[in-house]
Amino acid sequence: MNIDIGRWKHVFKLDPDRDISDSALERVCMSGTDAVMVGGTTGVTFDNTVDLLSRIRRFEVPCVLEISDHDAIVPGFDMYLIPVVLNAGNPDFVVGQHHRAVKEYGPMMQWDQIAAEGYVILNSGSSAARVTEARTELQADDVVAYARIAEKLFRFPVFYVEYSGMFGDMDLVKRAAAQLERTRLFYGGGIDGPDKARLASEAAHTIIVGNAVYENLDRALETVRATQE
Ligand SMILES: CC(C)=CCC/C(C)=C/CC/C(C)=C/CC/C(C)=C/CC/C(C)=C/CC/C(C)=C/CC/C(C)=C/COP(=O)(O)OP(=O)(O)O
Ligand SMILES: O=P(O)(O)OC[C@@H](O)CO
Ligand SMILES: [Mg+2]
Repeated sequence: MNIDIGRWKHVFKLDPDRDISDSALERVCMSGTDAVMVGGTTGVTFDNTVDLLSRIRRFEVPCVLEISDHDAIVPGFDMYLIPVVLNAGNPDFVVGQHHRAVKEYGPMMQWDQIAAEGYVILNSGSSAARVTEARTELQADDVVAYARIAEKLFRFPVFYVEYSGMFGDMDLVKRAAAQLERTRLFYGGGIDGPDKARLASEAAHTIIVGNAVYENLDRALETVRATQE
């Protein structure tokens, strides 16, 4: 399947470590979202990732893996997104884990199916911040500088402003997006219904909805239409 992340406005992120019923999964996959991203910070394994992929494959929606664990790199996704945590305190999450993975998988990697995401993690209470030891005390101009690094220095296709678990500062997101010419700004965190989806869509190129799927599916599904208005 040909994946064009440049056209994505809305993405659902599903966590292999969380339960979702067949009927809920069907509603997510048939919602009109641009893609389903599989990923999570903790408890992601090869087995639970294969299991979720095979269930999503009953539908036509594009399905991409956001790799967060070396042992959970599963073949068969349409594309692979690789987080590079620009504000990680632990350099393992900037390039260390990536080095190990490319050393192992390098000969069989299809690079046109792989895209790097320059991440900035801003919710200090999130698992992602804890695991990566992220430096979350950032001002808007720090994030703007990271956006420039992501696009101009590293030429990453995606700059991901991650507030996982809380709704972030949309002025900061707008300022970061305004720096970008080709790189897409993904925003994720605390989008629990259509109002926040609209606000986030005005600031970011692409919005990611995660926890709401598990907390209030009806409202989560309403975020799809909100981005298309
Ligand atoms: C044969 C075959 C399958 C070939 C494939 C080849 C291929 C694609 C190889 C990959 C090569 C490569 C470079 C891999 C990278 C390896 C790796 C493990 C990198 C580290 C990734 C990383 C920085 C992880 C840190 C955590 C993080 C940023 C995760 C991103 C997702 C995220 C923030 C989810 C939010 O999680 P959630 O659970 O919602 O969090 P909360 O609990 O806080 O809500
Ligand atoms: O779970 P939420 O808070 O919606 O965040 C979405 C996503 O950015 C998590 O990586
Ligand atoms: Mg989550």
